[in-house]
Amino acid sequence: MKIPYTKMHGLGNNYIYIDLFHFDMDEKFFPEVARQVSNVNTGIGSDGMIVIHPTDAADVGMRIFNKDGSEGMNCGNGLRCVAKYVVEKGIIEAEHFNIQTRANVVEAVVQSANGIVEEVTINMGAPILQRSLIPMVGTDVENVVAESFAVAERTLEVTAVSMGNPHAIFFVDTIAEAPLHELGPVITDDSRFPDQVNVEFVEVVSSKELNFRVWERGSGITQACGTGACASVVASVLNGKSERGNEVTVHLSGGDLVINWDLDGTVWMTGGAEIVAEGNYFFPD
Ligand SMILES: N[C@H](CCC[C@H](N)C(=O)O)C(=O)O
Repeated sequence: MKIPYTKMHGLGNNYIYIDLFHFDMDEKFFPEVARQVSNVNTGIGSDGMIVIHPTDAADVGMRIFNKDGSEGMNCGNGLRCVAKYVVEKGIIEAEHFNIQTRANVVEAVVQSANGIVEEVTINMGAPILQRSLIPMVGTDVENVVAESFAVAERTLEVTAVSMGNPHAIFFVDTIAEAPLHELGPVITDDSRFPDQVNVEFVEVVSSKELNFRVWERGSGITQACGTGACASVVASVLNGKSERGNEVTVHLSGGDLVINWDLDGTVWMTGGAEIVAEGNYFFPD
């Protein structure tokens, strides 16, 4: 099967995008195609695959598959790339529209110049803080804020936030010393997270500036994680390190995102999105 694709990235978090407005593919192939195209040696090379599709629930729909073929619920960097793609390809002829993910329907606003989308703002909706909805097992305390978390002979403090997908955030003094390689793969599969978890280490530079590294569920270390950046700002507010209603700049490996958990409860994310390449993937039938 010859599959037309577009490779795009948001701050280096790159996916292979399949446009079902212009191509038909049975969804039963999605996990295996995601695994194959993500492979840098035998495929194209990416953090996973994102399917852009028509939907009655919104102006456009998006499904995200991680490198291992697992399907995610949401993807912040993917949402910005989808917004750029549908505007530049003329699928959407507006600068303000909505996108359906498995988690929710979000609003997208694009900033364009000469027909090129240069920046995208997404209203990611409200964070989910209830332990049972993260989901995370543990005490009967409803929210998980600075909770003692024993792992690999260490005792850390975890704050758990869902942006439709689960995030475990650990604050560190210096991001360069974050035990990402050692603890990322351990915590992501920890049994206290029944659906696994995205793992973020965050250094608070100031109340309006965070340094951030991530081990993503299903993909490992990536250059950026949009939902993770949103979850980290929420965690920073919950821990009294940032303030609701203020824009917080999150420095990820691949660049910066501006996040605001505003006073009406929703989380806004603003950042870039880039188209890298277009081509055809030859999926062995
Ligand atoms: N690995 C994530 C999905 C991708 C999220 C990330 N790339 C983003 O930009 O939000 C999960 O399984 O929940």
